[in-house]
Amino acid sequence: MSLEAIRYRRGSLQILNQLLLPQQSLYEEIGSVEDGWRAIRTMKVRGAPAIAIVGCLSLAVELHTKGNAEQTVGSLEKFVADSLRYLESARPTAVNMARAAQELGHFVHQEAKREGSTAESLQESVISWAEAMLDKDLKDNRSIGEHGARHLLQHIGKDKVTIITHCNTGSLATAGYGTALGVIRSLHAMGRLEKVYCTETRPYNQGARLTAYELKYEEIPACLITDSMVAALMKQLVGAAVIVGADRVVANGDTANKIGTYQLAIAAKYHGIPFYVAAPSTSCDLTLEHGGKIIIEERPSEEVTHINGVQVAAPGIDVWNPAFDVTPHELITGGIITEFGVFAPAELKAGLTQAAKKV
Ligand SMILES: CSC[C@H]1O[C@H](OP(=O)(O)O)[C@H](O)[C@@H]1O
Repeated sequence: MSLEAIRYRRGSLQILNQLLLPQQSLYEEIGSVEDGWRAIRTMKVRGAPAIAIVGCLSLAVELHTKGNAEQTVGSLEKFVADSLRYLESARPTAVNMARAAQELGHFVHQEAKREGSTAESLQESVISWAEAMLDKDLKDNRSIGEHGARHLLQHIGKDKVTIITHCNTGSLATAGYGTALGVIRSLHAMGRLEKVYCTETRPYNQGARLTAYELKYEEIPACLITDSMVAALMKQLVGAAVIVGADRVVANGDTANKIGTYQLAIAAKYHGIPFYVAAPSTSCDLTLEHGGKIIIEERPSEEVTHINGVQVAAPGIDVWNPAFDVTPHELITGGIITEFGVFAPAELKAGLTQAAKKV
């Protein structure tokens, strides 16, 4: 059984406070949109898919507990639209929350116009829409795992493959199973994984604190390295691939992901190691033509100057703390692994457009 970032039943949403891992495993109640926004902004919950799921479920819980006695269809539609816009503002780079806000907002607008729609029926529709995200994300991740494992084994040409991964893309970043970590889980289940090297991923340490925790929890063969060790490791690896997650993959395949991903891709290119991005279509944004248009979140300097509240940097030093960088599509040499299959960056837009027509 994997770790659970999100625990939900109708009327109750709990998140695992990831700021406390791995020392403490503490679930916290999310009872409102405000609670959801704050949990996302402070990164108690993080990961592109998990952000959207917790955001939408925080709305579902508030609607369920607040009830709709004083609501009209119009006032409820406005409350939902305002709440979704607010949730989007918590973290700008990952597209999942913005996509969910756009799709749920459109769904509610259509439902509100439907003959016989009432505040009660509209509320039920919103809650059910949000709840469906959990199962869909888990299903997408298992599909990503299968497509990715199959593609790697066909192209790496080794009995077992070695993976380098960055940040955390597992059950702690999604509804479960994970994206890049989902491919790793699938390879391990098939007995075809040699070892995973996970980078610590400064400054939030998603790798050291979260990915290492997930891999040890499931006894998947893993080794923790610092971000600065990657090129030296690549020099000595055979039969390896890099697989990372994504916060926003745009139309030409340029990908925003955790800071440090870009230099990982440069090192992989230099060493001839295939570089993959694993992402559900919910993390893809075909409205942006290239990565130069992606907004990169900058976070508080304390995340760099302090570790667990202890100052490690010289007091008063200036800090630059972008949470993400953009890897150009030409460095994504292995492909983009989605729930619909593995696409070369140049094939992504057409592939996802075609797949969406069949859904
Ligand atoms: C499947 S999670 C995708 C993505 O989200 C993480 O960022 P953060 O921890 O700041 O939310 C990281 O970039 C992962 O690759």
